[in-house]
Amino acid sequence: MYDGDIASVLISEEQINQRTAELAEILAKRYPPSTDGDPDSDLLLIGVLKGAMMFMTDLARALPIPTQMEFMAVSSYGSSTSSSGVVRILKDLDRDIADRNVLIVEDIIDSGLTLSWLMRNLASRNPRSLEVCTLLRKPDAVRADLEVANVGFDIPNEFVVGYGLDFAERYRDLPYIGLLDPKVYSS
Ligand SMILES: O=P(O)(O)OC[C@H]1O[C@H](OP(=O)(O)OP(=O)(O)O)[C@H](O)[C@@H]1O
Ligand code: HPA
Ligand SMILES: [Mg+2]
Repeated sequence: MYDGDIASVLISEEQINQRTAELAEILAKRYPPSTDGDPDSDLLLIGVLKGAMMFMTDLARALPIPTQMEFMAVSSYGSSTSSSGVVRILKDLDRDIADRNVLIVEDIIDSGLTLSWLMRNLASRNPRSLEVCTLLRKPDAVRADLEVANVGFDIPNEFVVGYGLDFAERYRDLPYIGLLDPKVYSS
């Protein structure tokens, strides 16, 4: 599949599964299930489409606590390997998040533009708490000084694909994170 487009595997399927289980354990301690029987007390996972779809579904299944799921679709990359700097909402939430414990689930924080925009946007809707869990983080995000409590892997500043992450909508279906051969985007 995609013969020759992937220069190397950066994070294998096994490594993703193992780290997801570790993150789920940490998150279950951070968000103990409530005993009040109110569904609105469940942790609300907000997956950022499309990139976070794989991580969101695997994380939700690994979490030993009840969660609810919502999705937002935003886009800033299109068919480029750098952010356009303009975050567009393609699909908004279907529900109110006021007074909910919200966990944004992201596939990657690269420049940090998407997440800082999203944090501001969601914070204005008055959740009880708002935190982030991202599978991947690149060095620029560290410099952007975003407070991210839960990070799967810190990775080098190279364009990666697979496990939800795309280049021009391809490669999302790979089960691992791979480095995209620069010949694919420079030709
Ligand atoms: O930190 P940043 O530099 O803002 O980059 C991170 C964002 O970029 C990607 O989304 P993209 O715009 O490619 O949309 P997609 O998830 O539909 O592929 C990725 O899924 C993150 O949401
Ligand atoms: O390295 C990346 N790969 C795919 N999508 C992305 N969106 C931000 N950074 C990346
Ligand atoms: Mg993309």
